[in-house]
Amino acid sequence: MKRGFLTTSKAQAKLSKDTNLRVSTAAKPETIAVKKFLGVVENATVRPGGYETDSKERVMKERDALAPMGDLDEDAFLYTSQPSIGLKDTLQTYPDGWAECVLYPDAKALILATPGFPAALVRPSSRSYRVTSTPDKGLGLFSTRKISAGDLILSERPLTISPAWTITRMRFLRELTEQEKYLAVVYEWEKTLQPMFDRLCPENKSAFMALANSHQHDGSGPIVGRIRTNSFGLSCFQSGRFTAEEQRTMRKGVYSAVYNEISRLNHSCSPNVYGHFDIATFSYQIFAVRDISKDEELTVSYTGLYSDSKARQAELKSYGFQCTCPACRAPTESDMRRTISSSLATNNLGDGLFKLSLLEEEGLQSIREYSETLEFVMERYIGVGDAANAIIYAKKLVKCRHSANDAKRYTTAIGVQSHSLWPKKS
Ligand SMILES: C[S@@+](CC[C@H](N)C(=O)[O-])C[C@H]1O[C@@H](n2cnc3c(N)ncnc32)[C@H](O)[C@@H]1O
Repeated sequence: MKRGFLTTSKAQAKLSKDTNLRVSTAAKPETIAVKKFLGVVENATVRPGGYETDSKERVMKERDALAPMGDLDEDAFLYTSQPSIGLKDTLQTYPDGWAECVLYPDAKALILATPGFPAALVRPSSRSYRVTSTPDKGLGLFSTRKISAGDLILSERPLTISPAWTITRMRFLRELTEQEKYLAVVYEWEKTLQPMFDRLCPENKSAFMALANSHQHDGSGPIVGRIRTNSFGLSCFQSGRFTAEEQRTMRKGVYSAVYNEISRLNHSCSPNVYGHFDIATFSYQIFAVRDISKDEELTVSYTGLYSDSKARQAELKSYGFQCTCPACRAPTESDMRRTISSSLATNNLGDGLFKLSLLEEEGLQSIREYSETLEFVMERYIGVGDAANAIIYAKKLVKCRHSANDAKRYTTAIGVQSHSLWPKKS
């Protein structure tokens, strides 16, 4: 769309909400690493002292929502609706929904450049879950019928997407303690996210505020508290702006997405579903990682799964619960299996089969090592000319989280024999 188009009165009537982008720019940031604070804070709504922010906000007028972001300061952040909607759109006229986002220009440019974006939501052929109360975990998602490994269970656009790292630039006026810095950061974080919340439509505002909040007494405001409790990390908007080290230590380039239904998924250390964000449909898609029976709870993991039970419980502290899943109830045996499978070098078929048995016993089909090991085992069977067993593992691989689409080729005898490792006839 040409820039000039937007200045006509007819075009103004068609402008999307993005034409009133709020852009905040400031002098170079001081990067602040803040440790998680889990104590109790009184009066969290009062602005803490000892710092000032450099932010000066301005409203960008007549910006085409679909225009390239290249001319914007890379440190400006944008309040934007994605996919872009018309001023008169509602959830009734646009039932796939949209996310209210705080994005940096590189992430928005990457989204707009994704082939197919914004494609319609891909929905499963029938609904297979319900959101219902549990005796001890609040709400949760439960299957309403048998679900097979690899099945799509639900796909949903986020309510909100915002940076998972501190974006407010601050200058400290005196030496602050870690806790004082933390309080300053969460206070400013809430202020930055308020305009994003204000842009939500009434239904999504209510849905957002109805979500659980395990950060009510640690200084987090109501928006930040809900994001910290309910968000799923998105690493797929990486444009190369941040280094791997910055991503890992400061979570730079990582975003947090909050959902109406997906955020009701409770935690297990042996999760039976996994999520994948598809930029083209702008939705999180939830798949089964193993067969799930009727009335089973659908769970994801909020922690790293190769760490031991004690470390996982420490990670879960900020969510305000102690995990009582089977792995945490019998930590000695479970920790041992996880340690062995994470450190086991797979040099031969026997190692691969042993690793798979450990991962399956621990219910770790959602992790990358599981599909990597399936592929390893499939290839070893192909290498010794055992088509029947190779096909068994290729079929498991196809249903798997990280499987390359390639695996489908090896689910038939002809496919297996076309593999480069298949023994050549002499
Ligand atoms: C993302 S929400 C999950 C949905 C939540 N149960 C609800 O009612 O909206 C995270 C919160 O759910 C609860 N939760 C999640 N997994 C749990 C578990 N395994 N055991 C106990 N509580 C859990 C904790 O209160 C946690 O802070």
